[in-house]
Amino acid sequence: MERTGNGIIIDDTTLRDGEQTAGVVFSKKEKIAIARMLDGIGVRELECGIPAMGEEERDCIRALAGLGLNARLITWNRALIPDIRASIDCGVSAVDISLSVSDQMIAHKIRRDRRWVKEQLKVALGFAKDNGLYVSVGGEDASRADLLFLVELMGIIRSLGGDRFRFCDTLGILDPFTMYEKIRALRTAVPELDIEVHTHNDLGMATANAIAGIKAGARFVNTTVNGLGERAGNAALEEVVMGLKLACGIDPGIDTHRFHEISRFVGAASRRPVPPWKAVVGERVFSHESGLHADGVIKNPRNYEGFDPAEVGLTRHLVVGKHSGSSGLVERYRELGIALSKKEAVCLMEQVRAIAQRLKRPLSDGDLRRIYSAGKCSLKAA
Ligand SMILES: CC(=O)SCCNC(=O)CCNC(=O)[C@H](O)C(C)(C)COP(=O)(O)OP(=O)(O)OC[C@H]1O[C@@H](n2cnc3c(N)ncnc32)[C@H](O)[C@@H]1OP(=O)(O)O
Ligand SMILES: O=C(O)CCC(=O)C(=O)O
Repeated sequence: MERTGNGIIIDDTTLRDGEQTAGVVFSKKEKIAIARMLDGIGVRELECGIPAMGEEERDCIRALAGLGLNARLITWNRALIPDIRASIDCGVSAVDISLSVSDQMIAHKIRRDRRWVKEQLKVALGFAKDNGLYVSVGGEDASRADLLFLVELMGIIRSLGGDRFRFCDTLGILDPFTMYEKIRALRTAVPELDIEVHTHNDLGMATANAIAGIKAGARFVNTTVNGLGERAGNAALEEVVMGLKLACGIDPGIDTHRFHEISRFVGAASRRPVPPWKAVVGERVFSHESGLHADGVIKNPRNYEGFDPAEVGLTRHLVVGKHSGSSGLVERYRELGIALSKKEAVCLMEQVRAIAQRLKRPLSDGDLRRIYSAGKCSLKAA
């Protein structure tokens, strides 16, 4: 697979972990549309489903495989030969083979031991490689696992021709500093094997942890649109991409202009509407009400916007409300075709605040026209 400028590859798992959000179901048509959109903006890999789930899921994955996307499709599998056979039957060329790797899950979830994990890894990975598949080995609960055991597993993966190791912070319990240290240690111990990071948002650190993993040397990173996913979700595609670009100066080669459109589509398809304040794609993250902020943005948007809203398909809104100042008010009236003087604006401010306070909302265009026409401000005619 061709590498982007910085060699970072986004593997988006909206169609797999995203759909695992409790209660979420995508139709086949929606999955196809989401896959096309993600492919269209340059996402290089899509984790697209779980063939072991049954014929309907397989039918959907076959349909995705038939689209001829540029993105590589990868499926999720337990470390079981029938799961991998089901993936082969769907026509994909890449699989994630998952094994629980923490002692907690080995003992209390799959109820085996480390020896079984190593043996099952050899069986499943051997089968997948014999069938010519590209393989990421998913270390479920890797963040709680013994690092030396992970190094041992990575050695086995490498020796059997596995293509990468997925380090999963399955419970979302890491902080970015620990994430960095763990990935760095694994990179140093097994530099020949690529690492993929899969982070959950239980403590609100999924995006930070994904970026920490990349900075520590992971080349693949999992995301989901809007941060959908198990429990509190996964690292959000839009946050990881913009974070990499703006905070780290790493361009993962994604066209961000359709982020808002894709976010809305996935919000509707998942029936999980996006909160207006959602980082990067929320409808209102470029709305300015506070007097000093509005004044700053009017003078130069760079004063209060880290990036141009158009970069993610959004637009800027000036809002007149309880915290407004006169500059914002003058500008809003200008947008309504009314030339308000600074003095008039200062005079109207008391009414603006009173209305916002009473109605617990910003003033609508109608409210603004009404108070202007009412002419209650003695300076209006001045
Ligand atoms: C962290 C993650 O998100 S991993 C992805 C998880 N995704 C999903 O579970 C969604 C789709 N899942 C499914 O449709 C079903 O759970 C299936 C088809 C995978 C399995 O269904 P079932 O056979 O009915 O089993 P069930 O759902 O109860 O799963 C539990 C079994 O899987 C085993 N198992 C769990 N993980 C693994 C693994 N990585 N490798 C091998 N076996 C595993 C458990 O040990 C347990 O087996 P046991 O009954 O012998 O103890
Ligand atoms: O690939 C795996 O092992 C599981 C990935 C996952 O969804 C998780 O650990 O949260």
